Amino acid sequence: MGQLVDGVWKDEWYDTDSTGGEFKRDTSKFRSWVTADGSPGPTGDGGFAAESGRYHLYVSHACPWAHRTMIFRALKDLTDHIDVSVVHPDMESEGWEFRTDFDGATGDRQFGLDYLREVYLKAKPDASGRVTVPVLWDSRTGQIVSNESADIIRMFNSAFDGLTGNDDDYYPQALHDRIEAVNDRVYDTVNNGVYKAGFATSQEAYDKAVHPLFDSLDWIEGLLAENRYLTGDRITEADWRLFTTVLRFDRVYHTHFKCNRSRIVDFPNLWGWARELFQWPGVAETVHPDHFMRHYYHSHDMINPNRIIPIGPDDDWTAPHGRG
Ligand SMILES: N[C@@H](CCC(=O)N[C@@H](CS)C(=O)NCC(=O)O)C(=O)O
Repeated sequence: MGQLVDGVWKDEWYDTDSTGGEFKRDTSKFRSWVTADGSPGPTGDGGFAAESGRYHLYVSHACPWAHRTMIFRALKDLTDHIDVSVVHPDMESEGWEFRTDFDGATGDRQFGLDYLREVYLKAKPDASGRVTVPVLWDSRTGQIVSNESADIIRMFNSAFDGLTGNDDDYYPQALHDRIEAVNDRVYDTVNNGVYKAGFATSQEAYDKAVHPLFDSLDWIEGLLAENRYLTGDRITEADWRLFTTVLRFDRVYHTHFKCNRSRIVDFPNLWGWARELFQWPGVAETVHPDHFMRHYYHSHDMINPNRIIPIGPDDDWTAPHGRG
């Protein structure tokens, strides 16, 4: 675990000393957008037109943020248009690596590099900050378009529709306000909330994260008692953004990050909703528990010094979801 400082790799754990034990997530540094015609998106530079074979996605199958982009790639029929490299699940002193001695770790299929940080340095030799997945790389200009999953799934939602003919819309205009409101709460207290609880190095910081996390899961359970999906009767990006955290919850966050007031299987509506999303066409193929079990329990030796990977639980994600 480390980060780049002016282009130089520094092996260091997250700094929680200066924040009273709280984990503060770094902001993503590359924020341009692929658009249908190459016009600029909401942030960053223009010039990134949607074209088949031009963009390459770097992911970890362990990472919930990268997983969102793999789900949108599948939902939007982009698998033939955007190629993928998958890092090794172990993230140690060198950061994400392209070793291939783990089933499903592909190596760097573009350049044959050893470390993900080298991709960042190719784009920006003096880059500073954390070297995170996902990364959307433009092979035409040799730049990173974006390393922000929330933006990448919105690009995938619409920019390539002319190429694929798939105009399924997970961010419909009429629901923008509702989706943003759900996303804001879910991001802060659930997606990032599990990390804030797990990486806390003081009791106060843990308490400050873990209670809002379970308050939000109770709130979501109520929403899903009334509605099939988070924002009503159609599935949207708000559901997919929550799903990748829920998928990892009972096997990882409950134990490893001490988020153990309840499990997902204790919430009947949330657990049914989660199974429905898992069973959505194309989604199960993006789910790799071997990568996420290995990644968290092995890489975070501050939390789990003996790197023992626990046995379960082995819940049945293929059971009928009953959400019809
Ligand atoms: N805001 C980013 C966060 C991505 C992120 O934090 N990814 C984690 C893996 S789950 C990572 O690569 N961490 C490496 C590090 O922090 O050094 C996004 O949503 O794309």
